[in-house]
Amino acid sequence: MVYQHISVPSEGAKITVQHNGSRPILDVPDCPIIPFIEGDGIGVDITPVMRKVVDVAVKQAYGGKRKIAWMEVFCGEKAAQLYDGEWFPSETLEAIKEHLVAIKGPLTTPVGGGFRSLNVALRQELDLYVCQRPVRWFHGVPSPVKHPENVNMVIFRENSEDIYAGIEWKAGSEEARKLVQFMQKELGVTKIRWPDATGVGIKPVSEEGSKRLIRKAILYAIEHNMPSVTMVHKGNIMKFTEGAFRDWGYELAQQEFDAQLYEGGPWVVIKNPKTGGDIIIKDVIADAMLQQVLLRPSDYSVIATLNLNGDYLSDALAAQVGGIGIAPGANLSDSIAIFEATHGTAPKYAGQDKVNPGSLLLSATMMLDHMGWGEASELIVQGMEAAIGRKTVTYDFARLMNAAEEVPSSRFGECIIQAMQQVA
Ligand SMILES: NC(=O)C1=CN([C@@H]2O[C@H](COP(=O)(O)OP(=O)(O)OC[C@H]3O[C@@H](n4cnc5c(N)ncnc54)[C@H](OP(=O)(O)O)[C@@H]3O)[C@@H](O)[C@H]2O)C=CC1
Ligand SMILES: O=C(O)CCC(=O)C(=O)O
Ligand SMILES: [Mg+2]
Repeated sequence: MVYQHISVPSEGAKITVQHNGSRPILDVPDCPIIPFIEGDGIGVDITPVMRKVVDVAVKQAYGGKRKIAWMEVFCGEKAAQLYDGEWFPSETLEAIKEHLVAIKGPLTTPVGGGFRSLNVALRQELDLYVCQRPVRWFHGVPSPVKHPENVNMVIFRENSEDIYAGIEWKAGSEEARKLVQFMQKELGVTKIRWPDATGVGIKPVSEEGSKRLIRKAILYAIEHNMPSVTMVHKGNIMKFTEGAFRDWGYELAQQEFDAQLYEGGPWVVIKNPKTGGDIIIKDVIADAMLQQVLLRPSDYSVIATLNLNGDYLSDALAAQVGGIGIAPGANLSDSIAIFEATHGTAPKYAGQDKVNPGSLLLSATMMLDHMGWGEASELIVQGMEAAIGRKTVTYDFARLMNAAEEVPSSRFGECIIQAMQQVA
């Protein structure tokens, strides 16, 4: 494909995919083209560090036989400059579709008015229905809790539905008024307190959307030998959306994984076909879950939840293991994957070479694992743990540690590289 502003690297080749059932099997050449979006705000600080560290790790792990051919694609502020005010160029979407594996920095979304989230748009346009966010403690990382080592959870956040579908109308608009009138006249709704001045949002949650997400969570628990999958929901209040999510989850476990009632139900238990061990499928109401993860984190491993709960839970859990400076993630469909940090553009730090590149870097390790380049991924994790162990850390960790040396984002990357080179 010929692009307007994207330069395709001459030395690289495309990753391709085949499907074994619903399981994607990637064919990764030695020099894959990986599209990346630099990101707004602190994107300019963290993305170059991520690329540099990944390049060194790949070179070191494979003795120069493998190499990533980075291809910059554009979204957000940089796109608007380049494409004459277009924030979300269609060729960016096409490039990611064609190359299957990409990584991105954060993108700004205005609050209240303005355009809708580009991050959410990417997920929806490419049907990246799983937002997978692992949360675990890395040795030496400062934490506000006593036992951060007890936190080892992987959040599966539904990424395509819920109130993130963006179906909402402003208070006082013609559409909101019409919808309120329809609800009152046709559906007998009497509970809208100020009908003429109410914004209205719709929360779509489907059986198919819920089941495909919960299926992925269960398969992950099987693959990684994890003891439980917890469905987190607010189904006592939102019965036909959040409550249905839970019910469809139990139904799926029975239909597809031969689940049996656990201690009389509603929890169920399935057998892990790989190990013969039990996996408990359970549910917890979202507000209670926020205290459970603080007080009894070791009771939870895989979490399956809807979009908004997953958004809240991922930042809250990240805090327990050191903050959103070290919180990676992936957005996945059955063939395409975009890796990105949990955090946003942190505008007050933009361009200061100050913030922690750790979240994006760990997202890159998830990307390398996804590509089957686990040796390079492991090197980065080792390098990062060593840099943290030496207390050469960015401001977010330095302010929680005694006698740490606060270093800029770029220097933190160099410390990781030095540490990786000593591993060899
Ligand atoms: N996927 C995406 O691209 C996302 C985009 N966003 C967007 O980002 C913008 C800003 O959102 P905001 O609510 O401020 O949330 P942010 O996640 O951008 O920042 C909130 C705070 O988190 C800490 N933080 C964030 N990133 C890092 C890092 N790399 N290293 C260390 N600390 C970090 C900082 O804390 P402190 O002040 O304590 O130093 C920062 O002030 C919004 O437009 C939002 O929509 C938000 C989330 C995800
Ligand atoms: O799209 C945004 O601006 C925010 C998204 C977000 O907070 C997230 O995905 O965790
Ligand atoms: Mg968020």
